[in-house]
Amino acid sequence: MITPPTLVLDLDGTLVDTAPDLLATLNAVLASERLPPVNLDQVRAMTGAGARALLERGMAAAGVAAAPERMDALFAAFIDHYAAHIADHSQLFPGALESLQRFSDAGWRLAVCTNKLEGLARLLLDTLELTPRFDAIAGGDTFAFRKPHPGHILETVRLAGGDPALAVMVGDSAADINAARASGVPVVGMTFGYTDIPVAELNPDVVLDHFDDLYEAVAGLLPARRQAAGG
Ligand SMILES: O=C(O)COP(=O)(O)O
Ligand SMILES: [Mg+2]
Repeated sequence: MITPPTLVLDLDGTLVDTAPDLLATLNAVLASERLPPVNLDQVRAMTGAGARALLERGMAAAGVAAAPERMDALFAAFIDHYAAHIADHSQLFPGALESLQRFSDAGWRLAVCTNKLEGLARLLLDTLELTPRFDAIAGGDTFAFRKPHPGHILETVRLAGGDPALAVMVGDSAADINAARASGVPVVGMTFGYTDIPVAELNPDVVLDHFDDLYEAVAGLLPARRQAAGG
């Protein structure tokens, strides 16, 4: 039996527009420290390296670097608040659901590779009723390494029962593009996501503005292999 191809998707800023809920949580924690709020654009530029990095960046924006013990307590408060508001406003980006269905119908395996904690990623995908669509969901704490480490993508593909030689990554930020490059997996950069550097400047194989164009773009990235896989 021939291994089917695997589509690996980043979560925050690629599959789901989570910035509004991340913003509300970050501002709640900042307010508890009597620190000024940040705005949505700032959160969009600060997201991609995990919740702890987001919290540190939010505090740095207010000119504060908390002691490690204090950070542990604030991080715990962040996680509690965020888990309680995981999908108050978060929703799939336009066309994402139809695109996932198209890949599934064509026999692709689907996987999520996110720097979000796996528990939060699962809670979000469960709440949006998306979990059954994925063969694997790997978070920033699932393995001993995470994006931009190439192993995060490679092990996610294996967890999904796929073959890294027959995989394509879809992401929005430097961690995604760099992890894909280092793993030898072709990568699509989505322009609507969260990054402080425009995704086109990170040189993904393809840059897309919309999920509607993803299937054709990805098919073009695996021509010879796709035939070998029977797709
Ligand atoms: O939560 C984050 O900062 C990162 O999440 P992502 O890897 O899904 O973009
Ligand atoms: Mg992202």
